[in-house]
Amino acid sequence: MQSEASTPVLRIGTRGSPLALAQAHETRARLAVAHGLDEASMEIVVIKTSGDRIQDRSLSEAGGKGLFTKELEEALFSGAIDIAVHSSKDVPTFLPEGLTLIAFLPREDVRDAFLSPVAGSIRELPQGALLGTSSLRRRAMALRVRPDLVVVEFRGNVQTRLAKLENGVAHGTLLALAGLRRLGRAELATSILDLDDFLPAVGQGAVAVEGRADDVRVRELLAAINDPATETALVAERAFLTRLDGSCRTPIGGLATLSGDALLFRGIVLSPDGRQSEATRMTAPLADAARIGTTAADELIGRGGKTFFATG
Ligand SMILES: NCc1[nH]cc(CCC(=O)O)c1CC(=O)O
Repeated sequence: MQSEASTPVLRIGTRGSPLALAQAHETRARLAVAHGLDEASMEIVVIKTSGDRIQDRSLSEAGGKGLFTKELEEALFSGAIDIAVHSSKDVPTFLPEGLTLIAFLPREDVRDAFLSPVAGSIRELPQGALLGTSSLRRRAMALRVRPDLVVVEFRGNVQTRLAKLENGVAHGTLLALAGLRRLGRAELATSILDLDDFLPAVGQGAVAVEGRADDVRVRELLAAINDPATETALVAERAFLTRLDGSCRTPIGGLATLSGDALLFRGIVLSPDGRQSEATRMTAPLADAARIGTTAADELIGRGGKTFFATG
């Protein structure tokens, strides 16, 4: 496969979707600039994951998180790749022993976008309109403001979902603005959802690079492109998700933002039908990133959010 005579400086593993490829290319471009490397010295290795293969049922039914990372992690262990580039949102809270997140790219816009050929916003959709989404969080948040909407399953990558919308499978859909931006399709957003009533998924908009914990050479290479602000926000958000022990069947939103040397954390858990929710908002010094996520989760659990975690 490799035509160059020399071995690559770095093998970059990624899924094959256009969004995943855009993120892998962005990682490579940033590394090239940071280290004065030729991009051709870093090979992009495309790996198909279970999440890409399963198209016939929702991912939460198929086992949820880890489906987009497992095969990439196997390739990290075998040495077939040196780093795996992921959407942070798709990275489970617990990584296999020996692997770790070694860098985060600067975060894109964290908000969700509403896309529709018939309405300017969720509130303007006709009574009983079809909303396409497979995300339990988006479903619950949309039903909270519009309980009359009928949610239809919208699996597949961003392009597939855009095609479904175009073919009239639903009257509207919700996608991460970050993904549209990275694909150069941000103009497709009909409107952008307000953070106050539509909190993103933990990690949304951030690209995470996973590597082997003991690979000092690669960790040093990646340190040059790490964005500390994004890393701090992700520490808080992932601590929140870990404490909630959120299975992929629980609608959860969480967002940490930095302002000066303070961290603002917002979190929400909802019942699947959006009728009940518990939300919190708190600030802490940057150094307390992990603690603020855990504290926010404990507060939601204490306030009865626990009833939302019942399985089934
Ligand atoms: N689960 C799919 C997924 N993973 C990351 C993104 C968007 C990019 C991001 O959040 O960084 C998407 C698509 C979407 O939710 O619209």
